[in-house]
Amino acid sequence: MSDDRLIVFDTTLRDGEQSPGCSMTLEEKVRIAKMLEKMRVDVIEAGFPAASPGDFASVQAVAKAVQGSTICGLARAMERDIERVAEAIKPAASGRIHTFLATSPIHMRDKLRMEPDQVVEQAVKAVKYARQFTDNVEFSPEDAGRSEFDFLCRVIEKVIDAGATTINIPDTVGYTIPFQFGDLIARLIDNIPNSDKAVFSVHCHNDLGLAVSNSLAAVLSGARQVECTINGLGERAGNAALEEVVMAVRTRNDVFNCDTNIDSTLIVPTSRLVSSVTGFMVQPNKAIVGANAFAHESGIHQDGVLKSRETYEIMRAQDVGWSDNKIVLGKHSGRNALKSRLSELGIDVESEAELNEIFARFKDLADLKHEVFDEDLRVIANESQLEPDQARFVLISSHVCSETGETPEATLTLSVDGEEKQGKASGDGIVDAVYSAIKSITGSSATLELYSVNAVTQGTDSQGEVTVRLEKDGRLFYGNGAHTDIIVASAKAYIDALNKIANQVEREHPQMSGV
Ligand SMILES: CC(=O)SCCNC(=O)CCNC(=O)[C@H](O)C(C)(C)COP(=O)(O)OP(=O)(O)OC[C@H]1O[C@@H](n2cnc3c(N)ncnc32)[C@H](O)[C@@H]1OP(=O)(O)O
Ligand SMILES: CC(C)C(=O)C(=O)O
Ligand SMILES: [Mg+2]
Repeated sequence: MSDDRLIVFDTTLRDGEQSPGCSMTLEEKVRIAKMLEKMRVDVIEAGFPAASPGDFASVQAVAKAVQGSTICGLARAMERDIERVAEAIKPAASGRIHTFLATSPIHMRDKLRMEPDQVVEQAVKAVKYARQFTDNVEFSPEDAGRSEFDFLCRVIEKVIDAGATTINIPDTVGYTIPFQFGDLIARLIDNIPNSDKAVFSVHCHNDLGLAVSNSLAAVLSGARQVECTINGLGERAGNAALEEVVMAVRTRNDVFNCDTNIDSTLIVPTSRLVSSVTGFMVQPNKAIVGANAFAHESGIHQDGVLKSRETYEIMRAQDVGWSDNKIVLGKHSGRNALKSRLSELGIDVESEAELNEIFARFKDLADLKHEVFDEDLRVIANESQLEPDQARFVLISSHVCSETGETPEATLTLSVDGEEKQGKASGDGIVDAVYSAIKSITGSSATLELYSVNAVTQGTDSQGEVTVRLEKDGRLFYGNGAHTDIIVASAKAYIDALNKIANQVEREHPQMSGV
């Protein structure tokens, strides 16, 4: 393996599965493993075969199903566990036995209850035993991050002599700090006389949120395998996230001088698959795979990205498997982003004044809801084509009252030909009361033939779009209104239809004014 190749060892199916509540079935493990293979992960740690007959069967099934990656199983430093791994990985085109034994004072004394010399002896014995089954053996001195340096060097030198081909340095409890961990890896490689006979690997946990930083510091110090998981799953706070390590090394190739063989365009689909199988959803602001990782909401950023993507993006969304980056229209957005989206929607904005008018409506709506969707924009753009200054009736305010067992009441204030008028009415329901109040103010004799309401977008803050059909002297008039408050949307729709009646009446019978 050349020095500029970084081996990706994915342990989603082993350490990832150790996340409480994250157990996977055999079929699920095979599905994920096939995806990892497609993504060109070098080594897939498929499980801990000695843990249960089910986990044994899963590792074996992965070994049968996946021939393009090396399949690995984890074993304690004992013959029985090692035999189980050897048996489970037999069908693999390329298999690896990963055995481990803790080397930190606290783990040796309080957990293993072994003397350091016994630990060295058992580690060597385990590696030698594993080598009887395969020439691909990895050894991990568990809790290396809290182990004494000289003892760590001693164990590692011995297990390399015993035949370990990969030495994995785990920061099992996520205790180390990047500069320390990087320094540890550099010193191990420099001080262990036979270090050139093995690939140095790292396995970092995220207890202090440093798993990826520690892994990258180790890569800078010469580690050439990184153990990681999709979405950073793993014991407690998780492991280093594969997607972050891979993209950091690729994006900052100027710093790392090495790269992985990963097809990064499969990162997002793989992340989605792992989320759906485990039920562990990815937070929106998660690097690379979070829903907002390539989304821009603020006007200044949107303007920059629309002019030149690189102003605010250091990676291309497509390179990690998103279909594109995302301009999210919300209350921080500006005119340039709005205009660009309207044009994508085929909505022509003919003048600066029209854009300003749509923009003002857009900001009003954005203050009421988190995100303004394309459907919202269509409504806003349509509304702004009505010329409100020509409308006879304009809604100024509404007050409604609805209580269980009481008759609903509505009080509305409208501008009628520029003059403020108020009306109060009760009804069978709130909308009925609102419509009666409008009729009392406008004196309309039109009859309501149709009332329909649609949620324009998802969520409880979505706009309600109301359509009404009024009949007046045998003719039909439609009215639309949209608002996050469904009562306001209903009133606006009714008033819109009345304005259309008024326009019609004025055109055909200028001397009349009734609606
Ligand atoms: C840092 C890590 O991620 S380590 C991997 C963690 N993964 C797992 O634990 C996999 C799931 N585990 C299991 O199913 C079970 O723990 C088994 C089947 C492995 C073992 O179960 P049991 O035999 O009942 O042992 P139990 O889990 O209670 O205790 C662990 C024993 O292994 C010993 N042990 C721990 N690590 C090692 C090691 N690397 N090599 C040898 N022995 C070890 C412990 O000292 C303890 O020994 P003791 O029973 O003599 O006190
Ligand atoms: C088994 C080892 C590599 C491990 O998961 C850890 O130490 O965190
Ligand atoms: Mg671990």
